[in-house]
Amino acid sequence: RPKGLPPGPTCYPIIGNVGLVKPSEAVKAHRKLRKKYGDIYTIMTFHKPMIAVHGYDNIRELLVKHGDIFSDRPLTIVNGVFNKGKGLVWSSGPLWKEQRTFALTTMRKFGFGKRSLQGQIMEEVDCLMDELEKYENKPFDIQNILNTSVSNVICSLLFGNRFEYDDTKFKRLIDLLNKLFTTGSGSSPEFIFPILRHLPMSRFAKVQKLFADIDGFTSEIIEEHRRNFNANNINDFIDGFLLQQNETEENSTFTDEQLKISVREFFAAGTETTSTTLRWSLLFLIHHPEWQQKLRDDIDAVIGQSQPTMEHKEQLPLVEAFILEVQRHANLFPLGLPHAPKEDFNYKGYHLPKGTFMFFVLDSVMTDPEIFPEPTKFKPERFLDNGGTCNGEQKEKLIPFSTGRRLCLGDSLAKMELFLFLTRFLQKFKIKPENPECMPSLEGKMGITTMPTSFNIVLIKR
Ligand code: HEM
Repeated sequence: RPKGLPPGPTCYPIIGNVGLVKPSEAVKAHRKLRKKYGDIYTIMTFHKPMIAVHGYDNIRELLVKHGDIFSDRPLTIVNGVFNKGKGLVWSSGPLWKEQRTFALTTMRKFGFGKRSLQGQIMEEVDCLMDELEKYENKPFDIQNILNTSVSNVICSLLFGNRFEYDDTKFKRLIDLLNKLFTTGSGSSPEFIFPILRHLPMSRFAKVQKLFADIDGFTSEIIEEHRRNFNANNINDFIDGFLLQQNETEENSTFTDEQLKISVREFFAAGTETTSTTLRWSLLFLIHHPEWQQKLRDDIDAVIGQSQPTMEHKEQLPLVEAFILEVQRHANLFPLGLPHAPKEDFNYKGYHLPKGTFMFFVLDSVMTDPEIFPEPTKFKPERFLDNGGTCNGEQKEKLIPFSTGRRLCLGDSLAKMELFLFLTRFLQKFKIKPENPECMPSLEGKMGITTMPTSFNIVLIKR
């Protein structure tokens, strides 16, 4: 291990610590490593150091206070080989800055972060409720239906239209996204050593194929937008990008490749994440019928059967507390997405070299007993103060969307979706397990995100 780096386990010759952290058990492994080496340690993947940072204060200090240094991504197979430095989620430097600002401004024009988006979301939520009525009183797995519904919200913003639940092409796309999230992993060696993707057991050759298939679908839509482009009628993200492309010089960052990758990334980032959090919500509702009843009573008293809006969120602190606790438990991105310092940096006596692969371990915050006493227990009430409102330190320190300059770009959309979907769902249905004697597991499976194991539910219309 090069001198000056944070401590870490003894390295084997050549391979370093490869094999020490199994991707499927990365969270447990990092908890163990923290116990032994402290909040900041190094593990070596061959000759490359990977530095893990635990704890709310360290994460805030580096990602927020020194956000100008820690907002790049390290070199991985995704940005180095597949995206060639373009896109939004995996890009760095001036390209990332320009594209993030553009994406935020453009998405805001179409309602992102504004109350006006809720009408669009509610339309989708009501389509979902109609669809769910078909499954009343019989056990079924809601995963694909939820994915389709959540994905339709992002489709409206990106493409200006939604898809029917039985649209065969769209169903295949949703399936591809699902495969992407279960196949990919941010902590496997081939992720940072692209050459390893040629090994027979590498999953990243599969990921490359999945990217190509998703791009095949979105390219058709982009081409259609190009054919019908009208600068006076800008309806969605793709139109906005094409307009910008027409108005900027040829060698700008607004290239065809950039558009294709950004659309794919938005689409992937905006679908599985929210949909998986909703599935976790349903799982906790069947595990905690007492909370199901409390939430429903609250919703009945405050809005009855009228349409939920974001204005109701403050009046429904139990719903908000429930969602926050679900997000804490779901621990969707336990290791966050990797960052890299854009220049050498010294922190707490350690040398953090430019470009190093760094994990900011969000799991260490979600499960911190100092912030969330009895962290393994499901206790939405921890987010409520004595007056029954949902504010306070716990809410502020819950960072499922990360923090700093690379804070999730879709956090406001996701929060809106979670509140509106869940509130409407509780107004319309009671939810039960398929078999109360054999409850589905609350143990998550690690892919790109932490997903619940497949489970069936039974819905009873109210
Ligand atoms: C519950 C739902 C969601 C969770 C928990 C979540 C979480 C995250 C996290 C942890 C990151 C990494 C931040 C970092 O690098 O430090 C991220 C990035 C990102 N998310 Fe989300 N996300 C969610 C929903 C969404 C939605 C709905 C969208 C789309 C509209 C979205 C778009 C993005 C994008 C574009 C980035 C990359 C930002 C950048 O690198 O500058 N996310 N998200």
